[in-house]
Amino acid sequence: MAQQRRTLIAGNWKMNGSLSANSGLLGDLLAASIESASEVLVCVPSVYLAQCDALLAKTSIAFGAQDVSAHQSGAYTGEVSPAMLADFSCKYVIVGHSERRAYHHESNELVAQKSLQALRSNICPIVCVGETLEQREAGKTNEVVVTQLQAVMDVLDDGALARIVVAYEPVWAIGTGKTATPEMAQEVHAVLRKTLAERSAFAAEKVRILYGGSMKPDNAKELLVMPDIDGGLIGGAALKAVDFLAIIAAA
Ligand SMILES: O=C(CO)COP(=O)(O)O
Repeated sequence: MAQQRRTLIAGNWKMNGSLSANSGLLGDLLAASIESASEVLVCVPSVYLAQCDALLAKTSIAFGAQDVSAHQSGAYTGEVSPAMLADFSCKYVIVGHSERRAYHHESNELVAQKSLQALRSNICPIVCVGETLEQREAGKTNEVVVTQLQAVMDVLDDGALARIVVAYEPVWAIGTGKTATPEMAQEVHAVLRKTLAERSAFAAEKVRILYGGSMKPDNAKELLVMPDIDGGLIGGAALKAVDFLAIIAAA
């Protein structure tokens, strides 16, 4: 990846964990005294943010959430606002993960609002984009991911845009063991970077574009050396300290 962008290795725990399992996993990660030039992040269920704040404050591991409300406060039962995440020193939040788009019918516009509100609370949104297998086979990959990114770009000014992280996660590669080849991923990452560049050369240089979808210790390196792949968003392999550490080491 390009020199000017710091690699980000992010774990997405999804709906996994418990107080005791988390303390075991985080304890194993901390015990490894990670010495990496990369930024290391775990995105946990919101109820565990306080635990992360207690265990990870002043360590080299950052933590984030997996979703956030598009509103700052009010009558939105069950939602968690960006300001609440910020209360726990949370630095990042995943928005628009394909599981939320599919199971909670999140639209591009909603994902854009979540990104905007997160930034207003100084939380960096990790904006997920990606095509389904059907869309890929119909030759629509670029169109789908550009439309998803464009919706977020439309609500942000250039300064805010430069602060986001994008994650390209082909839906057919998530949790399936099927990974995009480095060339396939690079091609989409380059399209995303070009889309950013058409709006702001500065943002295109700054924004980190992560790859997600069955990233594992044995395929991480070949993906992470591609020029427009600036890190990984890792699901299953982030739940095992040895695997997550091996991916960090490969970066
Ligand atoms: O969805 C993902 C990360 O957000 C990827 O999950 P897997 O690494 O389990 O395929």
